Amino acid sequence: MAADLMTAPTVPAATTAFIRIRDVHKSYGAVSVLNGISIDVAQGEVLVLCGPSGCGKSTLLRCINGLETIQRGGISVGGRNVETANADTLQQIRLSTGFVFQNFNLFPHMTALDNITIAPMKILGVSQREAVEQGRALLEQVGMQEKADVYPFQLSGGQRQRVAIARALAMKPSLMLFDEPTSALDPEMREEVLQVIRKVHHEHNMTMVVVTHEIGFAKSVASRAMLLDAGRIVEEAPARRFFENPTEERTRRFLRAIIND
Ligand SMILES: Nc1ncnc2c1ncn2[C@@H]1O[C@H](COP(=O)(O)OP(=O)(O)OP(=O)(O)O)[C@@H](O)[C@H]1O
Repeated sequence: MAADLMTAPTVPAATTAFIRIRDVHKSYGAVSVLNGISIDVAQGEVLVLCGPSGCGKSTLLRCINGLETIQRGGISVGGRNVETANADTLQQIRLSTGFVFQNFNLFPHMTALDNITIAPMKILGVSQREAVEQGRALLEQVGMQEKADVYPFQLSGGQRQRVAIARALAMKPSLMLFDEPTSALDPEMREEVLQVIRKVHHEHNMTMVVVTHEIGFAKSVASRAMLLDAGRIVEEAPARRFFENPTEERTRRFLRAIIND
C-alpha cells in the first residue's frame, strides 16, 4: 500500500491537455500565417488569444477544429489527432466543438428556436419534442426565453449572439471556440454577451479558446492569455499577470494600444 502511494503519479489531472498544439505551421500559398505555435489547454481552461489584425488568431481557431489543414506540426483535441483524422473523426471533432463567430451566422429565415433545434434534429437525430424542450431551456440559459419565435432580423446584435451561443450549446460541445464574439456589438450589448459566456463556463466548466480584446472579461474568466504576432507566440501567461504585468515590451505596447482604442 505504502509502496503504491509512493509510486502513484504526482501529476494532477487538471494538467492533462485537452487541446495539444505542437509546432504548428500554416501557410496560404507563399504566405506563412502560423510559424511554430505550441501550446496546451487543459480541460476546463479558458485561453484568451489576442494580437494585432492579421496575426493568425482566426486561422489558429480554424486549425483547432480541422477547418484548415496545417503544413507541419500536430494538433489534438480530446485525445484525437486533428491533422491525421479520417473524415469520421474530423466530423466528430467538429460536432463536439462549438464555434461562435463575430457575425453570428444565424439562419435568417428561421426563428431563434428553430436556429437552435435544427442541428440536433438533423445531425444528432434528436426528436423534435426533445430538441424543442432542450432549445427552450437553452434560450432560458442565455436570457432569451421570450424570443423563441422571433426571427434574427428582429433581434439586437447582442441578442443574436446569445442565440448563436445557445445554438452552439445545443450540440453539447466539449469545447467552445469564440472568434471575437463581441467586436460587432456596442458596449452595452458586449457586456450581456460576455455575461453569458462567463455563465456558460461557470455552469459547464467548458474548455474555451476565446479571441477577444475585452480585458475585463479576460481577467475575470480566462485562466491564461496569449499574444500572437506574425504567427508567433510573443507571450503566454496566467491571465491576470498577462494583462497586469506582462513580461514582453511587445505585449505592453499591444495592451496600451487596445486600452486607448
Ligand atoms: N483563406 C485564406 N486564404 C489566403 N490567406 C488567408 C486566408 N485566411 C486568412 N488569410 C491570411 O492569413 C493571415 C491571418 O489571418 P487571420 O484571419 O487568421 O488573422 P486574425 O489575427 O484573425 O485577424 P483579424 O483580427 O483581422 O480577424 C492574414 O494575412 C490573412 O489575409
